[in-house]
Amino acid sequence: MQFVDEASIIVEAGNGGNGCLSFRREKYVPKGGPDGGDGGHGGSVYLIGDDALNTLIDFKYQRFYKAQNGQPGMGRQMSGKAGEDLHVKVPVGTTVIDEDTLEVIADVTEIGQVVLVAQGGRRGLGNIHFKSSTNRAPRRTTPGTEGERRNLRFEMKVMADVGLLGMPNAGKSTLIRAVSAAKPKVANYPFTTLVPNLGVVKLGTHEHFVMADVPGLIEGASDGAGLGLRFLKHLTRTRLLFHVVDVAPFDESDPVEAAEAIIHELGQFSPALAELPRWLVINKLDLLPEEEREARVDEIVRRLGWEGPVFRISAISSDGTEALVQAAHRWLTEQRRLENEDEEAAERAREMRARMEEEAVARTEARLGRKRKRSDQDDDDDFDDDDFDVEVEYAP
Ligand SMILES: Nc1nc2c(ncn2[C@@H]2O[C@H](COP(=O)(O)OP(=O)(O)OP(=O)(O)O)[C@@H](O)[C@H]2O)c(=O)[nH]1
Ligand SMILES: [Mg+2]
Repeated sequence: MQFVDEASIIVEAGNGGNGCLSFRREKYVPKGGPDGGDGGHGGSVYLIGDDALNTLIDFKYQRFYKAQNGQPGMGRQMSGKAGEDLHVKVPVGTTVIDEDTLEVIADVTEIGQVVLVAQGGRRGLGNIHFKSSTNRAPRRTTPGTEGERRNLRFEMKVMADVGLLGMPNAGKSTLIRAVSAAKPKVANYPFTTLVPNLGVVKLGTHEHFVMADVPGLIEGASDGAGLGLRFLKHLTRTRLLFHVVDVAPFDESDPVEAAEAIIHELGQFSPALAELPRWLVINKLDLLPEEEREARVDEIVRRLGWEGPVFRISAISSDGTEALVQAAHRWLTEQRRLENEDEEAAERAREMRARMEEEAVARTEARLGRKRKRSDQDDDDDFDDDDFDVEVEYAP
């Protein structure tokens, strides 16, 4: 399936219908008064949050959305029909940005949430309105006004609960494959994952959480156009990070140095993310002889000065992965319960999300600014990094 998380569209509201210039003409009433009716209001364009959508792909195919014009007024005091409003469905988790001012118009976070994005034009008045004691045959009418037209940019977040960090080749995609229906590409070379990997981890029939890969989060990536940058927005609801460490990298690099580089990078990339609870997930234990495993894990934990939870897994054989996702699910459930019961905890969580949101928006704006500069020089530079083919099943 194609996963598209950015799109640009044009919305145009309907014009108001013009007022009508007309006089009554009837048998035996040779000079009837004015009877030109009003136009109808133009239809407006609204967005509406829909949880059945989880990609912006539709907006790649249809980019122009117009609500109906109001009809003009008519004689015999008849008003024109109002134009119908247009409701455009967008995924819950869509941020709506005015592409010209870069102002964030709205965050669609609720199912059924309605956002006005283009106001319909006002109706014009018919000459019936302009009759007065001094002018009994007014020829004056007003035209309908134009409907609002706007260039919009959508940015969608899938809102993962758990984020995966780790060096390229650490086994993040393999882990997602092991615990969800998502089947991202796995290969024995770094940077296999160039697009967001999302997996819905199911526990029982109703319970699930969303796990997301953060591609390209490596040393130095945060100050360049790292791949992870454009993915940051999917992590604003993340409450927990798994730091996946390859216990025996094939290039014989030091797992501890690699882990430290990731931790450093995380702080550069997003200070708010860096403050999230993090679990150490030591992967590829199957590569070590059984009797060496404990000592190697202990050494990594000690040298890192790691005090948080540690999990030992082999993503490829799913050893330990069930215990890991069960623990994460229990932890997430507990966090939500705490936030429901404890106002202070809820406040802290809100603050954290707001900070992540701010960072994501700031990065987005910086990136849009860069893009704008580029496209000033080169006009058809419209479709650069917006399209992704992702082998991800995202269907809870
Ligand atoms: N032996 C062993 N190999 C594993 C394990 N997990 C992953 N691998 C292998 O490690 C390589 C990299 O795995 P990926 O899941 O693609 O790693 P990644 O972290 O997603 O890598 P990038 O997408 O490149 O950042 C593949 O060859 C996997 O088969 C494991 O538990 N044991
Ligand atoms: Mg990968």
